[in-house]
Amino acid sequence: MKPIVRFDKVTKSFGDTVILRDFDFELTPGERVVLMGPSGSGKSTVLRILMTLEDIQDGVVYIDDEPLWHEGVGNNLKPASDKHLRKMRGNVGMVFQHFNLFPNMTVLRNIIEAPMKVLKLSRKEAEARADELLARVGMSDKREAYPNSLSGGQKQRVAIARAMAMRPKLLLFDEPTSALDPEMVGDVLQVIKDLAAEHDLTMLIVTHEMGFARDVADRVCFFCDGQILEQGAPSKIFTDPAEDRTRQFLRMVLHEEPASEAS
Ligand SMILES: Nc1ncnc2c1ncn2[C@@H]1O[C@H](COP(=O)(O)OP(=O)(O)OP(=O)(O)O)[C@@H](O)[C@H]1O
Repeated sequence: MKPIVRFDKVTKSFGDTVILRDFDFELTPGERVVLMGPSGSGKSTVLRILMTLEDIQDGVVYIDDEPLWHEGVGNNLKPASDKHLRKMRGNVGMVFQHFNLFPNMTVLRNIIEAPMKVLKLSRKEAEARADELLARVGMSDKREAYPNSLSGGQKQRVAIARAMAMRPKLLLFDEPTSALDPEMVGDVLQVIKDLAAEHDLTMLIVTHEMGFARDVADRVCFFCDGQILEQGAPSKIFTDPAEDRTRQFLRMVLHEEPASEAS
């Protein structure tokens, strides 16, 4: 199957610091991939490149075979125009660690804004789409509320509905539960798991939640220093304590022995 996302020898640096060097990575349509790795290893940078929030210095990123940061074909690529970036960004939805809702807009308005402005839906169409999504994330009764009256878990559920309202080909989650109180984490993870089960969406998720990764992912990638060290189905990657590198990685990243997590 053709990949929906492809990083082809991508290099990304901040000043003199190289975060990704000749990075190759692919997602196939409908795949749910979890990236796990130590703080500062570049996981968010991978997502931010796909969301066009960070540019790249070398290589090519493709979404659905179309260059993201370039225009043209084959070897004849030139840097993308703002128009191209705007168009490509429409393929991608992102859920951030800190929600990033518009504080001066109601929940409903947060969700309908982009579909109306970018996709040119009528208010009626956008509201119908928003109401369906609010029901799906269990937030219908907060339709007219403002974000500052919501708990962290509720904000994140609205943020997920907002990302889904654009019907993206690719949904990115950057540590969606790490800013939440522990009692909210389960609800938000359940919403993401339900969406993954219901939709044929491609998802790339950065998380430290091992149990969640095991439940939601088709593939888990252990990421360190801008490289994927190990990857595979969660059943393989989390339950093979004979695999030395997996053990080392889990110890380094999660400060846990795989056996204790698996039990
Ligand atoms: N805008 C920026 N300017 C300079 N350096 C940056 C910038 N954004 C990220 N970095 C650096 O790039 C490296 C990778 O950051 P990134 O946020 O991708 O890591 P991460 O694996 O997602 O970490 P965490 O799990 O802590 O979020 C870090 O060393 C970070 O300090």
